[in-house]
Amino acid sequence: MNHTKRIQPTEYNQPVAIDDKPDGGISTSTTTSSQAGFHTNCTVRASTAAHAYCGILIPLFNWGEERFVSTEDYQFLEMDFSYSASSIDSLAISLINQRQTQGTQFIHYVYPQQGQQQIKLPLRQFMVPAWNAFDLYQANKPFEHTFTQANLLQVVTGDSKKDRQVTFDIHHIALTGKWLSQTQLFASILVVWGVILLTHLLLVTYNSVQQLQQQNRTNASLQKLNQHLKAQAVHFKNLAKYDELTGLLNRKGLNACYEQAIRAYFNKSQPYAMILLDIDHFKQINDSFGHDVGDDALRQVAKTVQFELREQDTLARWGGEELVIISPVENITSAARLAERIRRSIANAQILPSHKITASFGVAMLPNDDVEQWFKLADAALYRAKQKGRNRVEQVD
Ligand SMILES: Nc1nc2c(ncn2[C@@H]2O[C@H](COP(=O)(O)OP(=O)(O)OP(=O)(O)O)[C@@H](O)[C@H]2O)c(=O)[nH]1
Repeated sequence: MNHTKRIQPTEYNQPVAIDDKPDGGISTSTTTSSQAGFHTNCTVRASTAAHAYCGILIPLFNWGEERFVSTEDYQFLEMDFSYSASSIDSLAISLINQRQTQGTQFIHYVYPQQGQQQIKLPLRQFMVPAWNAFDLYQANKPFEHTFTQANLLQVVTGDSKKDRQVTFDIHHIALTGKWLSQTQLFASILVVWGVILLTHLLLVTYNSVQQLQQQNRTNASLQKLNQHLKAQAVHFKNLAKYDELTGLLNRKGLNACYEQAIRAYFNKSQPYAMILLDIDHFKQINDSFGHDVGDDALRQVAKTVQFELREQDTLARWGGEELVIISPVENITSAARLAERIRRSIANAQILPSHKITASFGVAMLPNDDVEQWFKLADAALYRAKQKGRNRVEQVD
């Protein structure tokens, strides 16, 4: 985007006519200004002065104001002026930094034609002329090599040695440029680009960290769920092996026990007994006292039996009111003795206050590796016990 500073005469920045009289010359200059611009009328006369000239000095800001144009803020000096001269001549257009450099002039020579014309001079092309540098050097005054800023504009006649009449009317003067210099533009683009890149990198990093954290959280919950499922699986597997009512092993839970018995029977010649136990007239208990009391009686019988067993004996609920004991024993006699002891315990236990509970028993030794046959033998003995009046132990001879 362009920006422009128009130089116009005001009450406070009236131009000044300049000529070579301070250098001993005899040239004269008059200048006037109005809204139409700056009018200068010069009579240049050769004299003993080294350089005969005259012209106009225009403040870029109000006189006395500490303000300067800079090559960073503006890029061009634009002028629209009418020129007439009695002899061909150049015009020296200078930008002067009155304060800092004590008179360093940055000059751009133009070669005008008669009549109205427009010029556009790049500020970077204004140079310190050799004579000005030499004058400043001799006067021991500092000067800038490169134009950076100025507060005065000077337009004077050029180097011609001929006497001449020169008039120029400057209708329009302006300093123009981009809001941003090229360097500033590049710097701004770089900064914006850097900020975008940094923001992008930060976003990418932030997203990656978020994703990683989310993934870790998901992994942790999956691991937890996995552990929970494994525990549940073990729990359900175990549940499948136990009877809910009594907490004893069920038929399925007995499988491992059979395997162990068969291995010990064949490997160590360890005899094993199966004792089948069936509560007598259990239906009557349910009918007389209700199913809940029946359940409770069943649990009490299980506890009574368990109490009589050793660590190596296994008690399971075979189904209904029937329990089974797998026990490593010396022989059928010791197995029958164990069954008898249990029978007596049940008969003597005060399971129900007004009803005596008894059970019948069938005992059989493991005949071979046929578990089904083992059970059939025990069941047949139990059947006999029931037949013979219940509350007794029968064994397979
Ligand atoms: N309360 C309760 N009763 C059960 C359960 N399982 C089986 N029973 C009952 O046990 C009774 C068994 O009856 P039966 O097979 O006729 O045998 P019983 O009455 O014990 O007679 P005998 O065995 O011939 O002495 C049935 O009434 C079943 O409902 C249980 O888990 N809880």
